[in-house]
Amino acid sequence: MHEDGTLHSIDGLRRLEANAARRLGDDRALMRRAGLAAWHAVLAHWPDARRIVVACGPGNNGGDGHELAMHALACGRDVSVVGLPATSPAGGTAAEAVRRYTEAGGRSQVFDGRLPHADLVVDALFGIGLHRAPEGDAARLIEAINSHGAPVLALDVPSGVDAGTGTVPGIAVQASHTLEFMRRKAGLWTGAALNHRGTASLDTLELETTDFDGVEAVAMRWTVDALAHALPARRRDSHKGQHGRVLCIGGDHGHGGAIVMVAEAALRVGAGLVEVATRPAHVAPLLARRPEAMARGCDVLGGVTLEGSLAACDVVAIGPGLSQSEWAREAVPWVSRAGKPLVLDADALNLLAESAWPVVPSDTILTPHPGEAARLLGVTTPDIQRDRLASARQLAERHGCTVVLKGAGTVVASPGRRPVVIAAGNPGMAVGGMGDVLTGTIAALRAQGLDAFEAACTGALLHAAAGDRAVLEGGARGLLPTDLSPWLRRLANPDFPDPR
Ligand SMILES: NC(=O)C1=CN([C@@H]2O[C@H](COP(=O)(O)OP(=O)(O)OC[C@H]3O[C@@H](n4cnc5c(N)ncnc54)[C@H](OP(=O)(O)O)[C@@H]3O)[C@@H](O)[C@H]2O)[C@@H](O)CC1
Ligand SMILES: [K+]
Repeated sequence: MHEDGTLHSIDGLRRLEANAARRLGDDRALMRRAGLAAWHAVLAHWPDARRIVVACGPGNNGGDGHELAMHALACGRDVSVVGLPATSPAGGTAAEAVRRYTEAGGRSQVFDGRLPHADLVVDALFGIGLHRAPEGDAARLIEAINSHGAPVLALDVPSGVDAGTGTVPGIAVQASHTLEFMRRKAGLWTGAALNHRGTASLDTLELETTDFDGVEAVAMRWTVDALAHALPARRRDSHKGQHGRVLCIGGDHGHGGAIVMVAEAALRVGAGLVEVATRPAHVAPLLARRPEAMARGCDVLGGVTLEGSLAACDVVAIGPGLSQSEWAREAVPWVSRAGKPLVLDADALNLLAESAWPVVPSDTILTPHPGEAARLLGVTTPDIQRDRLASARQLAERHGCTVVLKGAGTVVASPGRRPVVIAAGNPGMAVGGMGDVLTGTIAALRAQGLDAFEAACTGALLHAAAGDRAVLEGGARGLLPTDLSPWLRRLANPDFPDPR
């Protein structure tokens, strides 16, 4: 079976392992495949590595390391296996791999505080079996791997990362590349794990469909390729009214730019009409920058002015630069009563957290960053980050709607839908205003007919992928949210010939 975009929990992977071992009638077969796949990864990425250090732990991840070491030895490489002191000898399947390596003439040594010189370090310390923060010798060995200077290939999981949740409870290996086995692990695609994983690839170890009996994926992983199928086609005879009308509400005194970025992104992602309700002082600068937007200056966010705009629009994007002042609060009952699909961001979420909004309809999209998510759930930001997938799911259940939990490895969750993790984006996007662009992007897709969950997933992916393209033009530092505009347009038209 080929890669299928699924992400799995540790429990699911254990079940998968057991099913496959039962079918193969041999506990050792998968580990042998893992070792061979790892050796092929070395040949693909570092074909000239002559001296290879393999740091092996006491469990089956260490078994994978010994299998790899055996192949490297057979191909004439200079191999050193380095193990942890004071751990009991490997048992079961791993013991068999240790035996094979030793019988092939392989050398092993106990870690004494230093690692031998090498062109490549392989991290086979801990995989999905990590169950506490590494301490003592394990922590020192990880430190030595990280300061070694050679590239690091992590087998299955960078040691020290919790592959189920993506948290890093202590020190963890800083991998150049991680080779995952069987199926992708949910925890390697979101949160702190992204600091440790490096690039990543998967070897499925030739699993078969029957191995998945009773195994449910916990999430789907969306990469930029998904954009080719996610965006709606346009009819040749369509007109602007068929591409949706977005009403953007926000931009209180001192925050006028936020709502401009929402409007600009909505236009660049193809909304037919974009209207902005903001403070009167912000109308002229907005129109000077973006004459395509329709801007309405409101000293009162309610009454006839807002009622007309609300009646005409297909989607309301509210929150960026909104503040929590009386001006902002005034909008809430009007917007709620209008019954339009909503995208709530920034201060609209803060108002939701303090129950200023009534219950939001199920087709609402919330786009919190971890701090806003923490306020909505009444917990701390580290609580949210400890298990981002679970936090997004919990928030979606709590409010009965779609949630886009922003941050490294954005997670989209909705009741009754399998969550999606966005495998795109970069640290250059951690800058004020980037979330406003996301709000406009999602609102435009919603206005063009995607349902709430599809608009949220596609919008988050489009936004992250645009950030990845924009960063290639000048690096992560100094990337501005408006730099995404040309790329949003470009990626929102996947059928348009790529100029590169
Ligand atoms: N089974 C199969 O068919 C296949 C398995 N595969 C491979 O096996 C991996 C899973 O193997 P696994 O279950 O043996 O767990 P693993 O990650 O080696 O770690 C457990 C060991 O580490 C120890 N330990 C844990 N935390 C620690 C800490 N903080 N500090 C210190 N020690 C710590 C723990 O010791 P304990 O504390 O329990 O005494 C135990 O000895 C998987 O990721 C993949 O690479 C593939 O080959 C495919 C086929
Ligand atoms: K590892």
